[in-house]
Order: sequence, then structure tokens, then C-alpha cells
Amino acid sequence: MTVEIERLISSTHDVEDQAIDRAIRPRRLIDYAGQTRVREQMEIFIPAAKFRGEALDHLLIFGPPGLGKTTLAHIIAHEMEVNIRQTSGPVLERPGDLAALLTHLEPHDVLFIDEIHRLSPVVEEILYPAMEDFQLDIIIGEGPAARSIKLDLPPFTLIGATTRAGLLTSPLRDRFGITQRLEFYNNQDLAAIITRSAHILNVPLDSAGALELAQRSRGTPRIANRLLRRVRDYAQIRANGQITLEVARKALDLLNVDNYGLDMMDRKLLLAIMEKFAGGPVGIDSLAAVLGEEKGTIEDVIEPFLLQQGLLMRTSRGRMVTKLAWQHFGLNPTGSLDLFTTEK
Ligand SMILES: Nc1ncnc2c1ncn2[C@@H]1O[C@H](COP(=O)(O)OP(=O)(O)OP(=O)(O)O)[C@@H](O)[C@H]1O
Ligand SMILES: [Mg+2]
Repeated sequence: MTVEIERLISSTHDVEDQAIDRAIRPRRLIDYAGQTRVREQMEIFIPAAKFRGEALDHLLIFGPPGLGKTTLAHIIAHEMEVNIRQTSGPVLERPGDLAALLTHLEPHDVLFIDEIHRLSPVVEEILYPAMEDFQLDIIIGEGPAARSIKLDLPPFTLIGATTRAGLLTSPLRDRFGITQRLEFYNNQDLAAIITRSAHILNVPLDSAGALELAQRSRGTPRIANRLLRRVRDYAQIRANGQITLEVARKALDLLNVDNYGLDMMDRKLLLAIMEKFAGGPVGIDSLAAVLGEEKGTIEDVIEPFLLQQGLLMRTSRGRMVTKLAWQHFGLNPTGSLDLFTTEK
């Protein structure tokens, strides 16, 4: 796979994304496609908090990359009609970094901490009383001259986002009043997102074309929007600018996008199980060692989509690929066909 293709189907950000993203990122809850349960709940919590004249309860959003965590945080601030200040776990190195942010908040503002599972323990300790009692406890100075001061903070809403909910400490997790878990999007919702983006970008796209793009987007809006931009390029150069089913198919095939939208890590994981472990079952630790990935990243970031698509199974003896995965890669199980019968 070339670098270009890896980038195309990876679900992480890039620079080009950022500019266009600003244009197509939904700003209102009503434009936030899919995630019906999340939306329905927020449609109650937000007006209720506003009605009482209170800050919204602290909110934890978790889910795999590119599903809309940052987008949701911004939408919430917008709907609450408050400012949002954004930072991330690894950026907040010292307690003072967090204190500076907290003391600059206006009442009811949103403080958004991305990658909140990567907060250092000393910073996290400052967060507990801030979240619970809107109080800042900090120590100023060092040694015998050190003294602790308490400051009152305005009521605010902490929104934490993480791809790795399992890494959150329980005292931190317990301090969030609302937890929202984002799910992979179905093809209809992705097609709606693609259609909306195409409209904003002024790209003619028909419904069959939108559905084809949706199917290859790995259940992920970020990938859907990225594929749309690449297929738009193709349509403008090789067709009359319009994205139809045929144009979408040809473009995606040319771009080498898998028809499940699998990314490089998905393929690596499935191929490792097939080629190195005869399809499994293989324990998560061995798999992590072979892939050179953390066990938790495999469990929280890579596997959920593969499980949902029925390409991978978790059994008591370890991970196994399914018949569908073998077929998808055009491979045959190396052992006997018994492998197929064990997966019923
Ligand atoms: N529900 C949605 N409706 C429409 N567009 C969406 C939705 N969710 C996400 N998007 C689009 O997908 C892009 C990626 O979403 P976002 O950056 O919020 O993901 P994320 O979960 O924060 O990812 P990461 O884990 O990498 O931080 C956004 O720029 C937005 O345009
Ligand atoms: Mg984000």
C-alpha cells in the first residue's frame, strides 16, 4: 500500500482535513447525523440545564477515532450558548497549566479535554475538586515556603473525550454525570453526512454514489468526508464532475479503497491472524506482540469495527477471523475446513 492510500483510509487527522473540516463540521445538534440515542438525550439535557440556568453536567464522550467526539463537544457548547476552551491530556503537563485554564472560564463555559485518558496523575488530582465543588486547590511555592490556596471557580462543564475509556481511572470516570458512547455509523447515516458535505462543497452527487461512498467509509464520518474529496477529484478530471455510482466505484477502485473501507491496521491485524496463527484462536497478548501495538489499542480502537462487521470473533480461547475475512482477502485457511465449522 502506498503512503497516499494509507493516509486516505486512516482515520486520523491531516492538515488538508482541517480547513475543509471547518466548513463541513456540523454546528447544531440537528445536523449531527446518526447517534440517535446520544442526540435524543442531549436534546433533553441541554434545554433542561439552560432552563434551570445551570451549567450542563460534566460529560464524557468515548468512541473510536473519527466518530464525532470533538464535533459533539463543540455542538454542545454552541447549543448551550457558551464558550468552549479546548486542550488535551498530554498538553497539560503541570497542575498550573490546568489551573490557568480553569481560572479563565466564564460561568457555564465548556472546558474540552481531548485524550483525557492521557492526563498526568498530578493534573488529574486538581481536576477532582474542580469538577466536584468548583474549587481549585493548588500549592504555590516549594519546600517550607509552600502553601496551599483554594480558589472558587465558576460553575463550568468539563467535556472529556477518549478513544480508550478503559484507561480512565475510576475516580475520574465517576465524576462525570453523563457518559456518551459513540457507535459506528450505518450506511444510511453516512450517506446523509456525505450528501450534506457534498452540498456544502458544491459537488453534484447522486444517492447511489453517496451510498457507495458510505459503504466504504468504515462506519466513520471522517473517512466518509475524506473519500468524498478524493472521489470529487476523480469526478472532475475523469468524468463530468458528477459523482454517480459508476464514478464512485471507479474512483474508489483506482484509489485502492477496500470495499469494507478497512484501513492499514485492520488489514494488518486480520492478516496476522490468518498468516501467522492459521486464523486463530490467538490470545490478545501474542497478537499485540506480533503487531507491535498496545493490547488496549487493539481492543478499543482496532477491534470494535472488525467485530461489528463480522470479520473477527472473540472466543474464550482468543481471537479468530471469520469465514468472511478469509473470503474478503481471497485466502484459504491453511488447516482443515474445520476452522469454518467451529465458528457457528
Ligand atoms: N454525527 C456527525 N454528523 C455529521 N458529520 C460528522 C458527525 N460526526 C463527525 N462528523 C464529521 O467527521 C469529522 C470527524 O469528527 P471528529 O473530529 O469530531 O471525530 P473525533 O471522534 O473527535 O475523532 P478523534 O478521535 O480522532 O479525535 C468531523 O470533522 C465532522 O465533519
Ligand atoms: Mg477529536
